[in-house]
Parts: sequence; C-alpha cells; structure tokens
Amino acid sequence: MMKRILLLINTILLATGTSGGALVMRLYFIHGGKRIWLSSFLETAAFPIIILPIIISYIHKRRRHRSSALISIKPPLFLASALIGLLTGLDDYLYACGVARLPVSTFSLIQASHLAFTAVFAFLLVRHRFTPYSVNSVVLLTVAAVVLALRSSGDRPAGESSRQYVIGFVMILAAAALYGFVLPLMELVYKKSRQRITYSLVMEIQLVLCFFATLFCTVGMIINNDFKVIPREARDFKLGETKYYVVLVWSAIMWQFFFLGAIGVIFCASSLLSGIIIAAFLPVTEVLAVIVYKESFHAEKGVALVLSLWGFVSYFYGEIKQDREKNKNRCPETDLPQSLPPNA
Ligand SMILES: Nc1ncnc2[nH]cnc12
Repeated sequence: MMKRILLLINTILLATGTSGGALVMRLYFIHGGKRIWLSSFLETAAFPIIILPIIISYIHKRRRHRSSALISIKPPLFLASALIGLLTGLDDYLYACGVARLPVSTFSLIQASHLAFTAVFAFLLVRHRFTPYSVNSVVLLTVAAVVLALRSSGDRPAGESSRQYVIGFVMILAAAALYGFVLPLMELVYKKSRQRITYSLVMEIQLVLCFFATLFCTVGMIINNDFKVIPREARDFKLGETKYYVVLVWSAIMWQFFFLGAIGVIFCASSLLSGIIIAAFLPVTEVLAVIVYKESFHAEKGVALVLSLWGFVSYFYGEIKQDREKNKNRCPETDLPQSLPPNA
C-alpha cells in the first residue's frame, strides 16, 4: 500500500516536472535567454531542497531506532550515483542544446525515441519482462510523438542556419539515447546494491546524483563565462529582470521534481514506467504550450494527446490485471501450481 502511494506521488512529481520543466525552459529561450550551460545547470541545481525531506525522514527514523544515521549511503552506492550524476550532467547539456535549437515538433519526435531507447536498454540491462500491454503502450506512445512531429517540415526557427539545426538534431538524439540508458542503469544499480534500498536512500541518491551533475555543468558555465553574463541577460530579458530570475528558480524546481520523480518511479516500479510517463506527457506539454504560450493548435496535437493517454492507460491496465492474477494465484482455493508467469 505504502509503495502504491509513493508511486502515485512520484508519478505526479515526474509528470509535473517533465511538462513544467520543458515549458519553463522554453519560456527562457523564447524571451531572449541564450545560455545553454546555464539551462543545463538549472536541471539539477536545486538539489539542496532535497535535504529537507531527508532530514524529516531522519527524524522519523530516529524515533524508531535511536542509532539511525542521517546519511546512510555507503561508498559503492555513492560512487555509482556520482557516475550516473556525471552522465546526467552531460545529458542535461545535450538536452538544453536541443531545446534551444530545435522547433518543438522535431524535438518531440526525437524525444519519443527516448522511450524506445529506454525499452531496449531495460531489456538489455535489467532483463525487463514485457507484457502485451506494455509493448502496446510503447508503440502507442511512439506513434503519438511521430504524429506530433508530422508538422515539422519547414519549421526551422527563423534565422537558424542548417548547420545549427543539424547540431541540435544530433544533440537531442544523443540526449534521448543517453537518458534512455541512464534510467535502466539506475534500476540496475538498485538491483545490484548490497544496501537495502528505501525511499530515504533514494533521496540520498538523488542528492549525490544532482550534486555531480551540477558540478559538471558548473565547469561548463565557468569555461563559457555564463556566470558573468547572467546580470546582462537578466537586464535584456523580454519579460523584465525580476521575471528572469523567477524563471530560473522555477526551472530549477521543476527539474528537481523531474529527476526525483524519475528515480522514485524506478524504485516503486521500473525504468520502463519512468520512460512511459515521460513520453505520455509529451503531448500534454504541447497542449499546455497552446494554452499558456498561445502556440498554434493543430489536429495532430489532439490526436497525439489521445494516443498517448491510451498508451498510458494500457500500461496501467496491464499492471492491474497482472496484479489481480498474481493475487488470484495466491488464493488457497485456486491453489494449482502455476508454471507460467501471468502475461508471459
Ligand atoms: N536532461 C533531460 N531533461 C529532461 N528531459 C530529458 N529527456 C532526456 N534527457 C532529458
């Protein structure tokens, strides 16, 4: 029961973060923001906010066991999280390059390949067992993103050279592949860990991961002089100086939700489900962009939204069905030996 509540909370965090983060990042670029390293830095820079829930969880633990430590992460898990953090830092940079350079539709198409990469790596790294429902869900979500991208022809942003466009394309594809690798890698780390993984340990992992990703992007910002440019960029920001800083702060908070949600969903369910939620909320982001940024609405966005909701529901229906069958098999009256796992 507790795991179900945690799954719900983390799904909400991931969904809010994936849509909100992308929308706020786009707001930054639309209104005159240009710094790619700064944007990637913001993806993980709000990591100190995670210290608060870690302390709350520690106070709870102390009530039950006087000997509990504030930080329980051991060196092997720390090292693995640090390594995944560095990969995430690189991924953040690639992702920000794509968001800055590509029109939304092309970006969506390539983002969709993210789910395919996650599915392949989940199979290779953690031997994820697919059910007809999860396969159906992956296919529907991929089709949804392709539909979204059908309008991409000829919508290269004004003033952008084709070389810049190709660079953006390659960068976002690399980000999709890398993040499609990182999610199952995290699942593998949970599986192989000698330490028992609890949710408070997941938050510690998030802290270490985001610290190293931020460190990676800080180096990029220093080399590119981003820190010095911030006051000037704020003065020139089309929405005004104060709003510039508000946008930066909200971007950091939204992305923190995204990353905690992603590794939290892996803890409660699987890396594939994280990928499915990210893909399912892609059309939601597009429809929200129509509402809040008055971007043009076309039928493809509506169709993509319906397909992705269908894919999302299909996945959960399969899970619920599998759960029910498992429970039925445990029931004494139907106590026949089951040689085949449900939905195999
Ligand atoms: N760094 C990132 N942030 C948000 N979404 C992503 N998808 C792939 N990489 C990502």
